[in-house]
Amino acid sequence: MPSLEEELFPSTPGKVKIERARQLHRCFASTSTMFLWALFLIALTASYLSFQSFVDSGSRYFSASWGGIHWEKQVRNSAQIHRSGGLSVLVTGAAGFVGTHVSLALKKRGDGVVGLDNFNNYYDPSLKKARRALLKSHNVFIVEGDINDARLLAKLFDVVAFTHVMHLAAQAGVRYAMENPQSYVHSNIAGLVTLLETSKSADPQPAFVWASSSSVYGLNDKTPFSESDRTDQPASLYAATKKAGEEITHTYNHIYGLSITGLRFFTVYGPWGRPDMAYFSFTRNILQRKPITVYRGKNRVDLARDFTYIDDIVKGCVGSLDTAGKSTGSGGKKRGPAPYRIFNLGNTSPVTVPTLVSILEKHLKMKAKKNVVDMPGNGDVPFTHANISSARRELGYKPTTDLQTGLKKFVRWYLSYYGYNHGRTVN
Ligand SMILES: O=C(O)[C@H]1O[C@H](OP(=O)(O)OP(=O)(O)OC[C@H]2O[C@@H](n3ccc(=O)[nH]c3=O)[C@H](O)[C@@H]2O)[C@H](O)[C@@H](O)[C@@H]1O
Repeated sequence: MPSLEEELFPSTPGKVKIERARQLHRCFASTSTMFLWALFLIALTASYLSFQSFVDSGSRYFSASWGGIHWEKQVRNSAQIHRSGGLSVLVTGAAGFVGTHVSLALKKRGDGVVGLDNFNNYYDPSLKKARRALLKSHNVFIVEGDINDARLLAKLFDVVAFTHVMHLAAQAGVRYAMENPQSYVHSNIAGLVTLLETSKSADPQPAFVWASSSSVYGLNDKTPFSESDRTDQPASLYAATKKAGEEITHTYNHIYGLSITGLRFFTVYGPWGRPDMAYFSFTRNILQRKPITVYRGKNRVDLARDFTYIDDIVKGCVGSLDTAGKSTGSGGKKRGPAPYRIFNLGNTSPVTVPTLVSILEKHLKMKAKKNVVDMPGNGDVPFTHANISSARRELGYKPTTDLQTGLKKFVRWYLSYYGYNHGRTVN
């Protein structure tokens, strides 16, 4: 064995050469080993990350465990009809704002209702879980799953011969579409198609009623908005996906004989509402003494919405289910023409956003800290206003709650739900 001295200072030039070569070789060998290790680590990290994202997307979309005897029993019980001539309805988005209210209304009158919801975290899932608990106390079971899960949908139709689908699951929100465009494609396009595929293959085919949006009117400036007005100028990707939904459902009506009713909701508000919407977030911020941002249109014109109270919307949804003609197809084949309908469900009296704020201030007995800013180019439209004569004629739809009354009910619910009424009482 060479001594340490020999290793550091070899005694002959030949030895120097060999030793250099050895050192070079060692150095090269250790570099390539390091390189291989680095490669190995990179590959390991990459596969871990892609596995994580697979797990994440899987859990986001298909997290739920479903199936089994107990599960089927819960589905069947929930679907039981308790009145003669009652409906059996699959309500998608049942833990959502409109879905919860519609499910309750149907159940209360004796229809069979099975809910479906993926409990995603677009907004606080604990609110969705509280809605689920409310439905559970009325014997409505919500299946946890995604409308993109074709196997789950097929299983549900296997277990229950649904007469109707009330499709309310969606990626909602106009401005969020700039942050997460893919979620709109995933829910409002891909999910819709999956659900339509299942519905068209079901035997019997259900009648299909679903939530479109007032946002499909986009840049249309003819008021009030009628169903026959232009809807080819969407101002947001959200609106574009809802408009696409109207076209997609049309093809399923045309090719497979599915009975279709699309409902254009106009800024729905009320108890158990959506925290991402202005009336809700304004209430939260006013109570917490935080500023609110009020958008203003071109030339300092106030923005306005045809705010529609949830109970009125529920009546429109139930009326749509009751009047939906039958689907005509079977075995995936059309056997005759089926109805294709589209209705505005609005309130017919637009209110400006500053007026909305002052009503909230009155009910909360607190002043808002307002930041008024020009409307950013984020998909918003300056105003909405529904012509509801079609819905009135064909569904018996007649909104009865004005914004004052509706917001009072909302504020009362908000304070009781969140439990911090700051010592204030509501009129
Ligand atoms: O009816 C519809 O079609 C749509 O109604 C709402 O969309 P939007 O009318 O924009 O409702 P909000 O987000 O509550 O906004 C209401 C008004 O408040 C304004 N706003 C919103 C947020 C904010 O911080 N400040 C503010 O001034 C908006 O510009 C808008 O004029 C829903 O969020 C959509 O899911 C639904 O499809």
